Amino acid sequence: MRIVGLTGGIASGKSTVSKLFKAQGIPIVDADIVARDALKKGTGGWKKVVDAFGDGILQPDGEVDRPNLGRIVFSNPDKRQLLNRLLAPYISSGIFQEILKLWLKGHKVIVLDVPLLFEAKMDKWTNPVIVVWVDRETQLNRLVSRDRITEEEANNKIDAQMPLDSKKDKADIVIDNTGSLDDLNEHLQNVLRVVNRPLTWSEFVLSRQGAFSAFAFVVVGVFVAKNIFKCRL
Ligand SMILES: CC(C)(COP(=O)(O)OP(=O)(O)OC[C@H]1O[C@@H](n2cnc3c(N)ncnc32)[C@H](O)[C@@H]1O)[C@@H](O)C(=O)NCCC(=O)NCCS
Ligand SMILES: Nc1ncnc2c1ncn2[C@@H]1O[C@H](COP(=O)(O)OP(=O)(O)OP(=O)(O)O)[C@@H](O)[C@H]1O
Repeated sequence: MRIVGLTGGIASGKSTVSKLFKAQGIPIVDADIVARDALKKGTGGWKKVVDAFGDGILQPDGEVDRPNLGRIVFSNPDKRQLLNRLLAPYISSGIFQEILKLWLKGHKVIVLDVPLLFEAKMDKWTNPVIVVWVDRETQLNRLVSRDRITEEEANNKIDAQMPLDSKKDKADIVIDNTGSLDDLNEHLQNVLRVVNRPLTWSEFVLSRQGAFSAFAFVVVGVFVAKNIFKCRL
């Protein structure tokens, strides 16, 4: 299975690109959705975050008030690191489970949409790594209008991530999304040719997917042995 890494800056257009991949029948693992599930009321992540940040971050229904928590962590690097540290194990295991499910369904290509792919060092598991890039001004304008926030809040969010130009330097493929949606669609057709090509052995080994496959194989083997053949392990 080829695991394609998709990343970029906040509001650079990852979700928009993901939708185009999905329209081509390629499944997406979206880290933002996994992270949202990890913070739902009553989960382990929710408990840890409420213990650390206090119940002032909760809405009356007990769910986390996400815009409020966002304002706290995007204006304070220490609190952001704390939140990242608390949620990281739940997010990684959620992503792993999603990949495993798609692998078991026999998908040959999947896209892993992770805003913090480089920061979390998950790029090593993916090949190729696609970075959706826009210039800072376009990014700021799109973020302000999408999230209906002030320029100051938008700048805080942008600065909370590795600079987009550094991500661009680390990319195998850069999708420049400063143009129109039609331009983006056209660019994607070239990318699809690379993504749909089977992995070579060296790509397989270098992207650590060999290790992932071996691990997944063992996990599934143990599950089958325990639950179907009732072996004692
Ligand atoms: C702070 C939270 C509650 C704000 O929620 P909100 O619904 O307003 O935003 P949402 O989750 O949709 O994130 C929007 C974008 O913000 C950026 N972002 C989110 N978390 C972080 C972070 N910790 N550091 C840098 N950028 C981040 C990403 O580009 C993401 O796509 C939420 O983002 C969160 O729980 N973040 C920590 C978990 C995490 O690291 N998520 C990123 C997935 S790898
Ligand atoms: N080529 C484009 N032209 C005009 N608007 C665009 C284009 N690409 C994306 N957008 C818009 O820009 C905004 C940000 O795009 P999107 O939500 O896909 O970014 P993202 O990288 O997924 O953001 P996040 O990191 O917050 O998840 C959205 O409102 C989207 O509709």
